[in-house]
Amino acid sequence: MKRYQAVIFDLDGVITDTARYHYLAWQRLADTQGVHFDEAFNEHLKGIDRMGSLELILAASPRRYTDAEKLALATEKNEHYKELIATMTPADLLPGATAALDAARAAGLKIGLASVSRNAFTVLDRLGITHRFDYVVDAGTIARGKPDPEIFLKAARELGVVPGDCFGVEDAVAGVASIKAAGMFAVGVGDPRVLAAADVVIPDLTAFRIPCTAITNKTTITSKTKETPCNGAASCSSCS
Ligand SMILES: O=P(O)(O)OC[C@H]1O[C@@H](O)[C@H](O)[C@@H](O)[C@@H]1O
Ligand SMILES: [Mg+2]
Repeated sequence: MKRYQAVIFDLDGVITDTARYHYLAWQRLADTQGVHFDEAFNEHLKGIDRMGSLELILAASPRRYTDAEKLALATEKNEHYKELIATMTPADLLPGATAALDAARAAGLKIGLASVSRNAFTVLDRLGITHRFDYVVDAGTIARGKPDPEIFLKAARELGVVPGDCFGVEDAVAGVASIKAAGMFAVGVGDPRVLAAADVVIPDLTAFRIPCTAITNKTTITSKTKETPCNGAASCSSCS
């Protein structure tokens, strides 16, 4: 039975709901550019880095933008976003977040953070949980955003744990793809229909368990035995 040695969390949408602030900031920018923007559009931006998100929004405009104009718009959005997150406090931790970090620590796991947000350090600080992580990836050092595996691989490397002994926790489709491409076990947080590529999906961190691969079900059909690993199932007594 495999026991994982490290857990690597995403931040936005897993530990805190900054998606709302990203939405408000992109909404204002889209309005200034005459681009229709709504919650459904915002869903596609989850887990996508700042410039990637901007490209998706501007693709809906008939105008063409120079690189300098794009940079100015991204900066404008970020300034607004920074104003919004400046009001955050530890009360903005999502339900179950503190308990999940406690459980990982109690189980002796290394704890990493892999967020493509260049504001991740500020958000962790506002939430008062920076000290709970053994390693936080600096998004500014990442060449390729999610769904590329680079950010999760970097977190694993810096934690000193091989990817196969890590599991990642993500709310975005791009994030789950990044975890799987890194060769890790993926815990999705959200809707199982949306996060179908995850190994296990929980509605939020109140249902967080450290997965193991204990065999919870063994069926023998003719001479073939099929074993089902628990993958963090709520019924597994070997998971913590
Ligand atoms: O603009 P920032 O703070 O660098 O964030 C980049 C991205 O960070 C991700 O965590 C969010 O899900 C995206 O919505 C966001 O665009
Ligand atoms: Mg996220």
